[in-house]
Amino acid sequence: MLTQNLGYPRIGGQRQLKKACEQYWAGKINLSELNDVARKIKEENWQTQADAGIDLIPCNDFSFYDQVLDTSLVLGVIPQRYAPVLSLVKTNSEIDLYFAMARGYQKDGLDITAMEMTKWLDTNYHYIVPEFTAKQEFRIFSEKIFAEYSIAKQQLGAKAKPVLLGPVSYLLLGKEKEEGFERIDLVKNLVPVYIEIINRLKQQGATWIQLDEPCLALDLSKKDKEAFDYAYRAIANRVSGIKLLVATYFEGLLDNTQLAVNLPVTALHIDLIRAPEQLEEVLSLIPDNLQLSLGVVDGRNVWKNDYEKSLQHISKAVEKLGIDRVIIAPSCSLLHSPINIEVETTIDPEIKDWLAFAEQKLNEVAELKQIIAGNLKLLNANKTSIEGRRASQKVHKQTIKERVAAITEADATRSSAFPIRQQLQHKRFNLPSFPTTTIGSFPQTDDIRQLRAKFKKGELTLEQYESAIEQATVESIRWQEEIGLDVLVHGEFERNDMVEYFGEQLDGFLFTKYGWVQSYGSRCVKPPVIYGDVSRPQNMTVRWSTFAAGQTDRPMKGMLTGPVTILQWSFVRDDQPRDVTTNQIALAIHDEVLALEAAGIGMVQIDEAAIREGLPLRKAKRLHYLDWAVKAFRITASGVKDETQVHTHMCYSEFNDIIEHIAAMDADVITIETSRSQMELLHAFAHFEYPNEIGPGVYDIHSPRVPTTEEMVALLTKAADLLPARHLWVNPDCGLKTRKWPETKAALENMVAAARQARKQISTESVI
Ligand SMILES: CN1c2c(nc(N)[nH]c2=O)NC[C@@H]1CNc1ccc(C(=O)N[C@@H](CCC(=O)N[C@@H](CCC(=O)N[C@@H](CCC(=O)O)C(=O)O)C(=O)O)C(=O)O)cc1
Ligand SMILES: N[C@@H](CCS)C(=O)O
Ligand SMILES: [Zn+2]
Repeated sequence: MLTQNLGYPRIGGQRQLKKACEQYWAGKINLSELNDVARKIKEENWQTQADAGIDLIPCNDFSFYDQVLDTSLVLGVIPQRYAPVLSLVKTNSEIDLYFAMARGYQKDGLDITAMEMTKWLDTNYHYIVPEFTAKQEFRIFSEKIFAEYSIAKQQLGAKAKPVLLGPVSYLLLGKEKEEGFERIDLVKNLVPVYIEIINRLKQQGATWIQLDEPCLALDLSKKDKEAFDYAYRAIANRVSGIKLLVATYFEGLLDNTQLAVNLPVTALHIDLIRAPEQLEEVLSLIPDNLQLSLGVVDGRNVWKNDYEKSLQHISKAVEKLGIDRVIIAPSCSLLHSPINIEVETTIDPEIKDWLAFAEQKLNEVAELKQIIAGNLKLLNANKTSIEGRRASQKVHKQTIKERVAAITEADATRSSAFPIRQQLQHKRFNLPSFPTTTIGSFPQTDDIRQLRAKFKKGELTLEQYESAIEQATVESIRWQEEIGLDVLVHGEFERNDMVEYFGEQLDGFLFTKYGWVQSYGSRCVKPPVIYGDVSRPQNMTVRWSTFAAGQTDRPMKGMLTGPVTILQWSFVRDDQPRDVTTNQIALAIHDEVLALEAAGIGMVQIDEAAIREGLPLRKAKRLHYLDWAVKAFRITASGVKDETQVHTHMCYSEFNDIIEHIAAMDADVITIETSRSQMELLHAFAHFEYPNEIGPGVYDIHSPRVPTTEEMVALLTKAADLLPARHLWVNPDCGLKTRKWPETKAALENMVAAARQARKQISTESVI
């Protein structure tokens, strides 16, 4: 029996990669210094995995920005617009081209946009979307995978296993950039390059190669299935003497089982955390020669593995296949896991004993193998922890369970229908048409972050910290008034993150000091851990919202994160259904909304940025999710007066297939990301005749580029062609925390000017 790992966190225990990349981008270190940091991280990661006793250790799972972008570079899928970058940046050409594709290139007289970024399946990790043209050519461009294997081999010998995104998922996760072709048809041109890569790795000495095919666990068209079959048969015909492992994760194979088990490869990896039920069918259909890798240790969550449960799966597989055809592994790459629980010294020891981060997960894989070999002591120690968590008083709070069980439909319904509320709200706030606002956060500058770091280290008192945050808040309010925004925000300067901030204040959550996980590029998040029943011991945002509201006569939005987003961006309990945990959070946020209202706040925004991301990967499971997710939002917003205006905000919003559910949330105002799609997303709202007010983002906040007033007027005109103009708000796509002040100020000044022009040019009388 072998053990393997599919991928390891690459940011480094102290986020060295983030810091080095940002220094390289700022011109503070050179390429050789950047490469030194990268090499150290890789070598340490390999050593950790070897020390844990893992038999097949991934390499090429390291990436300076994103593994999908790495794949585009290996395959030479470089959009034409980057050609000038290559000719300009002679010295560090490949890495600078790579970063230009990820982040855009605005220097040397060039203004080249970045490639699109989107969520990696249902995770909070973002990948760079490959762009394909009808005549797309593929050729080996980057040598990274070969270089990385070569170093890994020196350190690990035969254990080094190169990892690459497989050809079919690579195509399916990309986008056609022109009309008249389907990207899946490119498979015939693409496969020869994969064959070349595999054969080169074999010549270098590789014995195993892992090809990630997460799309094999999704709903597939007939053509997609044929592409899988074609690709792997073509590869098998031209490649021999090397073992190929196809890795699936995040869902079960379901209707693709027959296809998957019959691919001509050496081994198939399946995720038994997300889809334990698939083992039965896979074992019943598996052909005689296929090895099976069992993903039994959860790569997406932080709980200690329940060995008894895992051993049931392993024993079943061993019984059918024999011990030599079974591999034990985490369910997916450990990229989504924090690195090491041992460095957390302030977590309650009872709860710490229930947790396993990446390093501990490797040990779990190795220990499962030892238990199979007869070391039953390890099993008993594990049983004690698992039992301890199951019965702990820290997890279960009867009053919270009862409150959730008593939720009725009335608890999820506003008192009056939207038209009545709208009238009362218009009277109360008396805003102009095309009211302007922002989404909540203003730049989290180094100064603000250092302030918080000093406060956390005890170098500043609470008074000193709060007084500095107050000053930043007041300055931003004065400035919002000066430029003429209609509805103000407090700026979120007091928040480290829109989820962690609430996790720190809610009971049933714990937060870590170093539990960073990559979100995109150099940006990381520190998801809190929900370990028990959730409640709100005291007000969370009232202090800052009332302070801010007291500084101005204009409406000030209260700013909360919604229950689904808090759930999605936390590590969640695996001992109860997600909807139960979400309802507990919803009740806590509901209480906060009422507290804000009682404190005189007339508008409350409840961000549900992650509601689309939470959508199950398989269509058959979506309706159930949407039902409880929408209801949870409605619980937070219900119980307030008709005159209180509830906003929600969503980014990453492909709404076409879920628009009726978005409407069912019944927020008085929704702000969404639309600018990059040139208002394309609004068609779903128009088609559905979305009844409530809406603020389609008029500028992209992911880039420092300052949009012109004219551009934004043009977008508003487009929006008014699709939706009643009297329902439209004017705002950016999302919060401005990642931006710097100069571009933020310039962009918002232009945005206010655009709204003023729209008021003159666009009639609000028309009924669409
Ligand atoms: C909207 N997005 C979010 C997602 N998930 C979340 N949980 N939160 C989100 O906002 N998913 C989708 C998107 C992803 N987008 C982003 C955008 C920006 C970031 C980001 O900026 N991350 C920061 C870390 C933010 C944070 O927690 N800051 C803390 C700690 C700051 C810190 O690093 N301190 C230093 C010391 C200070 C110093 O010297 O500068 C330290 O500890 O060493 C804070 O502000 O207190 C990042 O830097 O990556 C993430 C996702
Ligand atoms: N209120 C948050 C939403 C981000 S999705 C912000 O402005 O950053
Ligand atoms: Zn957003």
